[in-house]
Amino acid sequence: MSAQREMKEKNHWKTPVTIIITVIGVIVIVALVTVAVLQNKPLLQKYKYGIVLDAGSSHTALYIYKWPAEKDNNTGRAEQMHVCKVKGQGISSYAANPWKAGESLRACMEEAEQWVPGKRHHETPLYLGATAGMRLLNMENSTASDKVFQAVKEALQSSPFSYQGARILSGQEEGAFGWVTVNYLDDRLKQGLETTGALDLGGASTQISFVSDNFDGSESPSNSVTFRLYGNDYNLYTHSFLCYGKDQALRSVVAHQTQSGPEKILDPCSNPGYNTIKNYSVLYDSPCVSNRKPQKAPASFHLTGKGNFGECQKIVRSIFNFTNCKYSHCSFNGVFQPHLQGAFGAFSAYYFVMSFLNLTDTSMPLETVKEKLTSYCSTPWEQIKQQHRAVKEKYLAEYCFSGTYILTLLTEGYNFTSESYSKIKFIKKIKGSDAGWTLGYMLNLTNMIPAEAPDTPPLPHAGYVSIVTIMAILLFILFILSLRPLWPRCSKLPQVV
Ligand SMILES: O=c1[nH]cnc2c1ncn2[C@@H]1O[C@H](COP(=O)(O)OP(=O)(O)O)[C@@H](O)[C@H]1O
Ligand SMILES: [Ca+2]
Repeated sequence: MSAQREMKEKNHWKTPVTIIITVIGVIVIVALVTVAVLQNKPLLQKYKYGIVLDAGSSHTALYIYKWPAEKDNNTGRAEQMHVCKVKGQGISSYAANPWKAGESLRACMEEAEQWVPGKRHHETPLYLGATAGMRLLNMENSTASDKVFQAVKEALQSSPFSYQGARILSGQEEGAFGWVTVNYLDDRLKQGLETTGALDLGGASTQISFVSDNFDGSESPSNSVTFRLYGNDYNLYTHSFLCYGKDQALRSVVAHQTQSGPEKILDPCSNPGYNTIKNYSVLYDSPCVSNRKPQKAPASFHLTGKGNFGECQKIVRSIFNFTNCKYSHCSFNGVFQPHLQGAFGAFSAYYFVMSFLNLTDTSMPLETVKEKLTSYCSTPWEQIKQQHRAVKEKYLAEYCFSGTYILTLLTEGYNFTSESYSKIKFIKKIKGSDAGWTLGYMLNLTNMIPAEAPDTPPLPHAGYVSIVTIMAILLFILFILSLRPLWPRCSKLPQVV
């Protein structure tokens, strides 16, 4: 009996109507899911590119950025694809032979042509921004600075990229775009998180930028930059100190020791046993010190290292002016600064110097930092050279000064305390991109950070596909259930006895 019933049931399921319904149902589900998957599949990733040349006082670097072409306005993040270091010194060093400034860029421009796909060359924006080295040259000799720019423009215009201009950035721009870069790479802007301050130490200028609750710009409008990014308003405090980059600060420190035009100095900021001859006219050839050039001086002087951190710090202190503040708070030289707030990222020379000196760990008490600097400064020059054969002598000879300068600038210039110092992170890169003003500058000029938060789809792609699939299956089941009248009647089945 039971075998007979099974046979009957099977036969009912094999009725043409049921078979057709099942086949159509399966086709509908497959079609629906296929359309959902194909229509909303993230398109094959295509990239756009942008190039920024950072013409710094000591050297020029060319940065290539790339970002997903379809989503530049909202979800995709621009990232550094390549950096090319231009051989030789910064463009301001070519004041006497401007055309060489243009020539110096050619090798990196050719390298960039290899990195950016050929069919994207013509649509890839190319910018050059010059910082404090050119600011100083422009102050000192604006004709020479114009000629350098002319040479640089010609070199850039002859490349296949879309040249968008070469100019000197203001100190505010340099500080503010460094802050944008750091917070953009950390995803703090899009998510509306508390921002990180930016500390940039260059060769000729240094920048400090941060958001502080008790700064609305009214006390010192020239230090205020406002942004509306992803629907959030930011009132940024920023200041750039010209002549307080580490190379110009070193000039000031040596100038301080040569006021009377001596033939010899015993420099506490150089290691014991270090010896060099310096030319007076070269040392004083900068608007940062030129007004202090001694009247009567020989052509050159002997500099011998003494290696004493404490004495070095005394001289470093003397290049800051801590009197005459007309605001509620100042950093130095009568410059307004609100109370420090939040975490800071310190990059460029801050990073190079502190990582060389093994001082990037800011949980180290300031007393320990001083002890380590004392020990480094007093190490004989010969020993330093032997221990670091691969490091350029020019840098090596300056690390005692640079470390002392950084500690003094941070703690006495900007008023970082033991507590706030521990909130500084010395960084070179964030998620593979160098920290610096270039990325922020490009994001701004290409309008890549929208003022308002972009609308994002409520569901990610995978969630969307799963829901469509589940809905399709449910619909099919409902449909089958709605055809119940066509089903074989259970009551009509013969009773099992
Ligand atoms: O490896 C390094 N060790 C120490 N200092 C470095 C190293 N690489 C670069 N620097 C320094 O970083 C600074 C970069 O300054 P930059 O050329 O950007 O000047 P700017 O920002 O004032 O125009 C210079 O003082 C340069 O000497
Ligand atoms: Ca710089």
